[in-house]
Amino acid sequence: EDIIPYFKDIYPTKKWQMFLSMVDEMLTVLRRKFREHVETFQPGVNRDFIDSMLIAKQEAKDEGDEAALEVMDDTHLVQTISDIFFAGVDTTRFTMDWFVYFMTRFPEFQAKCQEEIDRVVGSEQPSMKNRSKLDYTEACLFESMRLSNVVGIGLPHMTICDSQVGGYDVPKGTTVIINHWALHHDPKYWKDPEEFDPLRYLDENGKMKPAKPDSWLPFSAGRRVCLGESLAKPEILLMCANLLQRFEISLPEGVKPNLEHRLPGFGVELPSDYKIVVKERNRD
Ligand code: HEM
Repeated sequence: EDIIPYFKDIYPTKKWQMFLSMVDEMLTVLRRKFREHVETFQPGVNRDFIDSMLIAKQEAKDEGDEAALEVMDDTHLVQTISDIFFAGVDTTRFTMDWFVYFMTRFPEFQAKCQEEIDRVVGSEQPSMKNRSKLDYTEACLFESMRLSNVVGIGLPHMTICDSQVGGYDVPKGTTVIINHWALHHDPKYWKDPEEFDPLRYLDENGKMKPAKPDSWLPFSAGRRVCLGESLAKPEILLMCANLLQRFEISLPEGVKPNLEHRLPGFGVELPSDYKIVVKERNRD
């Protein structure tokens, strides 16, 4: 079915059948959760994201907004939960996984983040008001995202007209995919691309440069850019700051960092399994 896609409808392979049954299993769980919310929904009480959608649907009903109601049937709403859940959860988790990996592998960068977090945040819980002053920690997060490639190969898109990219003709109807991994490791754009260097994102005063490098593209770009980018960046930064404020993370004594990565599929790259030692920091 990879080579002749319509074959999957005539002679579905075992692999394709397994994929369909996994998708079905996952949607069954989401449909059940959705039903539970509908049955226990109380107007005026917003427990979570599903309730927010039910409230929006109720508002559309009250306002007689037929166009909105048309795209808010149960199938659409369950699919929206699935989109947010699957696009937002693993990407965030994997990014944290990589950040911990790099902070463990490079204790000197971890110490600099902790010095910044202690100075900016003190003993309070890191919050959005600290964000613009956590430049070094954010630069370390950006560099983790560049080198980690949680989405190494982007989602397929189709050209809607005849186009040209880098001097190549791309006819209308062609499937195009961004190679994020290649962009993030290209020596044309990054000096010593394999080096972990947060200074790439900082100006001479240690502030985040106003524009990110064009070839830093973990969230993709254009009309189908990641919908969660503006949520994920501050959210993950605050999670990283919380973690490093409270804990020192290191490799067990005598253990060298494992430089091998795992490729579990879908273009995702993850660190190989590794053990870490987590010690509560003494912040007196
Ligand atoms: C570090 C975290 C994340 C990374 C690296 C990431 C990356 C991406 C990438 C590369 C795409 C594909 C864009 C394209 O089609 O060209 C995408 C799409 C998307 N992401 Fe994220 N994402 C992250 C977090 C999130 C979060 C937290 C949410 C939601 C709360 C989210 C929601 C979405 C949605 C809905 C799409 C599809 C957008 C569309 O097709 O119009 N993502 N993301």
